[in-house]
Amino acid sequence: MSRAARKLILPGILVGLLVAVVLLAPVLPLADVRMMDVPGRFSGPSAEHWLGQDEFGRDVLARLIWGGRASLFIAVGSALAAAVLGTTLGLLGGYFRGVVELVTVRASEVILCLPPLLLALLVVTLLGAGTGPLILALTLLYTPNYARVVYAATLQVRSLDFVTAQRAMGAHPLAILTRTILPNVLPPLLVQMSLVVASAMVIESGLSFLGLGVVPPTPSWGLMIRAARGAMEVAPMLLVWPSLALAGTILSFNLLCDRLQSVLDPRQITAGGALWLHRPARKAAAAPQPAAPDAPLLRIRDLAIAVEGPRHGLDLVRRADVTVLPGQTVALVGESGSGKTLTSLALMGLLPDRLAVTGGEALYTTREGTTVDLAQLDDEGFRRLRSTEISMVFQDAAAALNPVLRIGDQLAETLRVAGTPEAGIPARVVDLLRQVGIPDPERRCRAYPHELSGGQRQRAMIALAVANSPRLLLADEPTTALDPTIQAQILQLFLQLKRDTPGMGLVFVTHDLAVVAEIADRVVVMYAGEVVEQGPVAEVFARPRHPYTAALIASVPEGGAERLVAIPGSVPPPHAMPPGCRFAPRCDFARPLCEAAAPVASAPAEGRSTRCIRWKEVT
Ligand SMILES: Nc1ncnc2c1ncn2[C@@H]1O[C@H](COP(=O)(O)OP(=O)(O)OP(=O)(O)O)[C@@H](O)[C@H]1O
Repeated sequence: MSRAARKLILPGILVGLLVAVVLLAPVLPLADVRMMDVPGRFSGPSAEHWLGQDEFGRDVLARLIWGGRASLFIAVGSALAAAVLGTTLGLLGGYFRGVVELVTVRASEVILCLPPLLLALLVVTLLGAGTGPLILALTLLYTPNYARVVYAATLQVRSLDFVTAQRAMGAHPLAILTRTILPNVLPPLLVQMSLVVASAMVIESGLSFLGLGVVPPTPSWGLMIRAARGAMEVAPMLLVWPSLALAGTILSFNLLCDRLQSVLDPRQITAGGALWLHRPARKAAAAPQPAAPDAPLLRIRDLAIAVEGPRHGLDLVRRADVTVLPGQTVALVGESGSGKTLTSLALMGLLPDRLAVTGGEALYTTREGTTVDLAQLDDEGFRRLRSTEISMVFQDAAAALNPVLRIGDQLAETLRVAGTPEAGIPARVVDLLRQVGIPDPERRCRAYPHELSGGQRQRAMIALAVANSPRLLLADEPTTALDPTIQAQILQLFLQLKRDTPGMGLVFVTHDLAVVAEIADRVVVMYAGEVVEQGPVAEVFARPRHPYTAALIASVPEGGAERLVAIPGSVPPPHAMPPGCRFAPRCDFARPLCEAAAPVASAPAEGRSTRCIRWKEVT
């Protein structure tokens, strides 16, 4: 069972039990809810009446179960009816706007002008008390809530590229609404649903309490609370049972909707869920050890990253070995999907939800000369290292910078994290912007990210990353989103930073071999989640020892397009990795032996390694 499905077990069982009990009320061996037993009034629990008897001597358990039937039917019924109506109005209004918006969302919003309880009272007074009018009143009451939530979500989604792409493909508006927009607005809809069920139960109880909801002698939790209030001093438990049932039901529904929301959203924005099914914490961090005097800045051995949970076999990265010395630049290269980004995110403790380091070690030597294993570190440990010891430049600066904060404020915030004295912050902000080549830094520090050009935004991102003088800088394709001239400038900036901070190690993720040649001392070639070759850049480029590296080099257009040789096939997806050498299906050198077992690393020369059994034949 997938992890997502397991998250639904607990709330599913709770709500399922609840629904089963109230649905099965007619066949359960319960006492008659109307049968009075005056001598037994206010009796406590007994073998015959498990939860005791009420003010008329009626069985409390039977009334609780039958009362739940009424309360649930009204709350869930009205929440569903309002969801269907409100979602339709919100989708139509948000997608078509104009007049449609006026007659759907705006018209329904009139209801919001009236106090909820008063509106419910009005409908119930006009139509008379009872279950039907109550459901109608609650449906009317909650429809605008759904309409507004769905309308806002639709407005947001309709302007996104994938909806425009659907339009461009000629999809019918109805198809776009139901197949493209509706699944995207489902998560907020489910949140709304859990709130409405809870609120509807409370209003139903309130109206029944006032005598305007469920008509006695039919039991409902609201009626039970109302009756028990008068006898609170004699039999306080009569008040406790319906209140507990009400609170427990609302909590169960909230939990179910919360979990459904995270399960239905493939991006798992709320992965981890709530309460006790939260993602297990990382292993306890080992205490930092004193580092050997010649210890590298970072030594990754056999690092493995996998999807968490029962599908543990799904390795995304395995057998990753990388060493970074102080002042060294190591380039991670490989095709898209080879695991470069995940490896660098693991070093920052920023792996996406559901992914975890499942093996190996990543020993980092701190400024104080201690060794910390990043593969074992807990969140608090990472928090202490980030920014001051290890920092990261992301590929898309536009997405990584906070759009509503000025660049200067974002830098100041980062400096504060490292305890920079407040008085020194403004000058340091200007210095940093100057250092990364932003012209007129005194003025530009007041700019918002959208007021900067793409190149300037990337410079600001780099300023943020180096603000607290990290000793290890990770740069994940920092030039990919930029045009070639700006790319060259940003590379120059990295070279300049290296010159200015001699001890800083740099891990540079890229798939551009020309960039590797320009910036890196060592290159680590990754393929399908594995490090297949590594060594000093000049040596590897002059004499690759893995067919994949050789193919990558041959695929670089150099001096004319006729020299470009595409690598046939594509990187296998994680669930369909070949059993032996992962590159074998695309490799000209492959032999049956290659497909039998994953090749171990060989060392063709000092400081070099390759995972190819035929490396001697690769030129
Ligand atoms: N959140 C995730 N959940 C499941 N699989 C993921 C997730 N993120 C990445 N992967 C998978 O892990 C593998 C490695 O991805 P990664 O992003 O590290 O590759 P990459 O080499 O950085 O590629 P690119 O150059 O395109 O960024 C890919 O097969 C990808 O599909």
